[in-house]
Amino acid sequence: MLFHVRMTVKLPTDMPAEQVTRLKADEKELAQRLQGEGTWRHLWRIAGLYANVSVFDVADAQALHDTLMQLPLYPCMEIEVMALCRHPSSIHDDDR
Ligand SMILES: O=C(O)CC1=CCC(=O)O1
Repeated sequence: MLFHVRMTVKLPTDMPAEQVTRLKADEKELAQRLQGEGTWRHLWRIAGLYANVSVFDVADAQALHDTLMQLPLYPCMEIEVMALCRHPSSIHDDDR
């Protein structure tokens, strides 16, 4: 099941620089592992914002929730989710 997820990162301004660096490195490591596994299908920066648009491929809403809750930056994110389903005019067989 595919989900469109928009994540906006809002780091506290008083967070120590070393903690920010660590969180971003941990986030990158997990994001790249999930991309390699096919769970995090797309990851795009929204130009001009500390935010991304992503597509996740997971079993169901519970699996998406569990995945998002694992993200190191989760406590510093605003997250919006849209469930996706196949468009009848899509030519992509993996759009499901
Ligand atoms: O920078 C972001 O948009 C937050 C993020 C998601 C995956 C990652 O590595 O950073």
